Amino acid sequence: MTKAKVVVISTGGTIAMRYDPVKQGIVPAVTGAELVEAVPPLKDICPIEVMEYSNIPSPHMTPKIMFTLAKRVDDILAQEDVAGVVITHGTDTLEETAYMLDLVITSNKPVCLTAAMRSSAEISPDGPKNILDAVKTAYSKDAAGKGVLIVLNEEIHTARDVTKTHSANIKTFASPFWGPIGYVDNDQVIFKRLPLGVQKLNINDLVEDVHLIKLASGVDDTIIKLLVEKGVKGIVLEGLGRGNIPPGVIPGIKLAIAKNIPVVLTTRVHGGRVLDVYGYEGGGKHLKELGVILAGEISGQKARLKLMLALAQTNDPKEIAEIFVD
Ligand SMILES: NC(=O)C[C@H](N)C(=O)O
Repeated sequence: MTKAKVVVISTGGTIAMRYDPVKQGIVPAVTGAELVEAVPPLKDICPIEVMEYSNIPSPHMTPKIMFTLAKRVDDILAQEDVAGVVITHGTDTLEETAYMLDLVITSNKPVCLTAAMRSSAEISPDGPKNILDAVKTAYSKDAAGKGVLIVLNEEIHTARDVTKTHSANIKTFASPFWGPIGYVDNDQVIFKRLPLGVQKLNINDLVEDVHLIKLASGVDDTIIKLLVEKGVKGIVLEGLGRGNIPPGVIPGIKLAIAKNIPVVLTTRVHGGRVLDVYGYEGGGKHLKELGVILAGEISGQKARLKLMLALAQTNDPKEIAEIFVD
């Protein structure tokens, strides 16, 4: 019997960039096939098929592209001879694509995202080793059913918990509070923990006009009012601590809710849930009473993607709130 293959889908990012002496900066330059060719030990793992999906820096990635990619990956995984998929991506929005894929892909087969912090022309590029580890993980039977995984710097993280924590260091991806669920050693892929409650939303579209506002001490409702005037479809607030906000934002929230624009609350803190604990003006309890939807433990950028998917299904705040229970 022929061995099942891993499909490597390249989307861009530093992993596929080189220094351009004319632009005097690092720019997209390397194809998916070149990325794989640069890692000869891949041939000892399994057959590889390369698919170049895009070659964009990840700040150019959009929710629509992520969603379309998720559907494509699901189709690929439905093929019997495919063991798993590896996606090479830029690190800047990697956690967002990973989370979108996590929510949308229905297959249980492994999907691993990987990237690099150093481009291929730098000393000690991290891309080739990361690709090797990601393919090993995607080919590992133990990786199935754990949701979308992020494989970098020999660590394996879940899409739900991972975030980029450093702008330059190769040990940039971390899952604050929870840590990695496994790692890639020389000879094997080792899982130490099981992620519970990987959420799958059976939703076939997304509503993109959803905005994220980061809050800070003393801010008012200027931005939220502008968004309401513009008629956006949803607003995510990145609040403070347990899910509290400065009181000056409240009139804007009331206005949004009065116009049936769902307002979802997250926290700028990197661990823990938002909860209706504080009863003071702008505290989580007050916000919930106003009709604000609490997003649980996910970050603002991930809640924004989830609200885009939720809005494709319903505009009812109660139903949206249920989708945010994870
Ligand atoms: N390390 C990286 O990949 C960063 C790059 N700016 C990107 O996200 O495309």
